[in-house]
Amino acid sequence: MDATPAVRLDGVSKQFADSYAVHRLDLDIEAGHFYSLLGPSGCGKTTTLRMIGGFSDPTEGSVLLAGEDVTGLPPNRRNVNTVFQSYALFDHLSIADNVGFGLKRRGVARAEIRQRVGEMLELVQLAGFADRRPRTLSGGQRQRVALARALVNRPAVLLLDEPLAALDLKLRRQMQVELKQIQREVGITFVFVTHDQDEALTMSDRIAVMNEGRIEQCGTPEDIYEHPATRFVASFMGTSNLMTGTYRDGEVALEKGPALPVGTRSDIADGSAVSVSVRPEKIWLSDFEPGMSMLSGVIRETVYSGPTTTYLIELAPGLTLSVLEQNTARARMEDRWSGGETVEFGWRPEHCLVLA
Ligand SMILES: Nc1ncnc2c1ncn2[C@@H]1O[C@H](COP(=O)(O)OP(=O)(O)OP(=O)(O)O)[C@@H](O)[C@H]1O
Repeated sequence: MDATPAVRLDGVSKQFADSYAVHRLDLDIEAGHFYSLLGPSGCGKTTTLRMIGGFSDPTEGSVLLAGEDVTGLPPNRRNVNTVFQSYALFDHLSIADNVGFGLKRRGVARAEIRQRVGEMLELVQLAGFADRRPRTLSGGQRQRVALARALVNRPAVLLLDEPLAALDLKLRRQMQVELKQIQREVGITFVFVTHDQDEALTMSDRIAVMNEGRIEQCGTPEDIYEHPATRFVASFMGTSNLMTGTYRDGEVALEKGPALPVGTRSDIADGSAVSVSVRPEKIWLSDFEPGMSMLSGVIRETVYSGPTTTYLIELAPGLTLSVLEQNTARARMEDRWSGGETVEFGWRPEHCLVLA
């Protein structure tokens, strides 16, 4: 396999006046990957994408595409295409002409344009829409036209800036799956900007979680979710029951509650202030196993949401944990707690993460 990354950012910064939108970013994106830049509003995702695309120049560092330094080159001299959130289709042109627009401008022969546009419309499942106008299409269909228009140029890298943000939730979920399938089919490297952690987890081969212009953690969706490296990543990726305390001899004495066994950690000095996190779905309410960390608390809230029920359990005054249970056992449905009961719960020690 080709080891040269499709995209490399080498110490890239972008400074506006006296603040950094992006700060000394080092990043390698492997060819053929679906790579997501994930983070809250203002963390520098779009700025990073714009620097890869050539719409903005870094104030420091370099951008490499397939090993070639392209820092300072304009967008049209880079083998990348961008799909923006606003699809920016031409309403006076047919769908086929919208998709073929770039090829026509580059002087590609008519027969070839027709063939490549046809293939692309097939790929995005819009084969019957070639002669329609953009305004007669739904949001999801227009999104696919924008995708076809970008892919028809066969870029090495496709940049996507929150392309699904304008769609309603159901269509968005459907397009997430479709977009991932299309990416696999064409094998082009996708760099995808989103602030939606579920979206990033669902679609990506790799995720970079950004915060205040820096990367907090890069990894597979599973790495990021199961082994968050920082408190920020743990709290940004779903519900994480963050607690704070002091580490000593394989235990964390919680500020507001009991001591939790976390295993001996050679990398953390005794007496260090740490955060611990246990995901809601990793907490058991029945069928306990030997070796589990067992605690008890009071049910304060029961939230039924179809397939699952979330219990808010008060472990100590001011310390409430969220516990997610599948609604499988009929017995449990019948005697689901309603509030006020004292219950036992537990987790496997390895699911209690310590974040220094
Ligand atoms: N042209 C500009 N001039 C000054 N500051 C800017 C400019 N563009 C972006 N910024 C600032 O840089 C920071 C990062 O912006 P960026 O658009 O990259 O964030 P983002 O993560 O994409 O956010 P969002 O999800 O809201 O689009 C923000 O604080 C923003 O205000």
